[in-house]
Amino acid sequence: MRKYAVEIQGLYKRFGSQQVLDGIDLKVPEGSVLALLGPNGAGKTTLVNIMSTLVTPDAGTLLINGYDVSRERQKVQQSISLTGQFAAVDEVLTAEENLRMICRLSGLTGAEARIRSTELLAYFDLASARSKRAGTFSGGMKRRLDLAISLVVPKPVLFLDEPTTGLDTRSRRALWDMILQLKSQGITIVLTTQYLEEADQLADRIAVLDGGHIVAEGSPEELKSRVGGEVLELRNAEDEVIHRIPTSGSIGDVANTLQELMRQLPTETRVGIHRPNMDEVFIALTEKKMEEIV
Ligand SMILES: Nc1ncnc2c1ncn2[C@@H]1O[C@H](COP(=O)(O)OP(=O)(O)OP(=O)(O)O)[C@@H](O)[C@H]1O
Repeated sequence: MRKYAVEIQGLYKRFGSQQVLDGIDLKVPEGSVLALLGPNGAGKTTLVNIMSTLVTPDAGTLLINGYDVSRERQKVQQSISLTGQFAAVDEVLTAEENLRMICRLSGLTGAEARIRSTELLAYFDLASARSKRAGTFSGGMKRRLDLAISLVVPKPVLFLDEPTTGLDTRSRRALWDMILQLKSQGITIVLTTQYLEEADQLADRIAVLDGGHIVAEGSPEELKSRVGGEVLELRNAEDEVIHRIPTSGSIGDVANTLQELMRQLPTETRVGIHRPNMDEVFIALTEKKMEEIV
């Protein structure tokens, strides 16, 4: 059995004088979710476009589902689905017409197309809107239809470029559930996102792209522990942080630390445990890179 759905080695891409990708190495295990994070313009979309054969790299080896992107392009294309930043739905057609059209273009017969469209409309909670024109849909409905379209014929690897940008919290969470369901079916998912919480919630591994390099890669917990562990945070009555003390978080450690502090601090001092969040991880990792560059 193959271990990685995506294997990238020594990938370079330049646009004009700008070296957008400057030696990328990346592996994505089969059946996992990888989130690509990075500041605006870091090259996330370029990397997804290269993986999905839309853009040709200047150098590097890319295997998708075991196929070489430069030598087995068609095999790669048969292995992937892509949902880009801009919904690919035809707004003049209804939800069902959109799906049936893509089903037919994918080689399904009329009867198969009808069955598959009905399945996907139900799966993506669009059955009641099947006869409405996509142009009248909310952003969340359009995104769900877009995702349904990209899954007409299930493929082992799914690329999602900013799948929830512009969605409200409820629609975003609904889409997260769907992405996790696809993962549970064994689909490998590579997504880019501007939302750090999204990466934290969905991704098995996160790769942070900055200055053309992957500056960090690991599970959300690994990345958080790289920017520091848990701290006991003590605040005064004005809610200002007065102490930050590293802790293991165990009841014994917390009790010992508090016993010492209780002799010195007013009883109204408030205490909480703070864990690094993805925002802090992102800022620390991308700032470090900036410092190295300067
Ligand atoms: N076809 C192109 N021609 C010239 N420059 C390009 C092209 N595509 C991307 N770029 C440049 O490459 C850089 C990376 O762009 P890309 O869209 O990959 O970044 P991104 O990380 O996805 O950004 P964002 O978070 O803003 O979507 C940008 O500076 C962009 O202007």
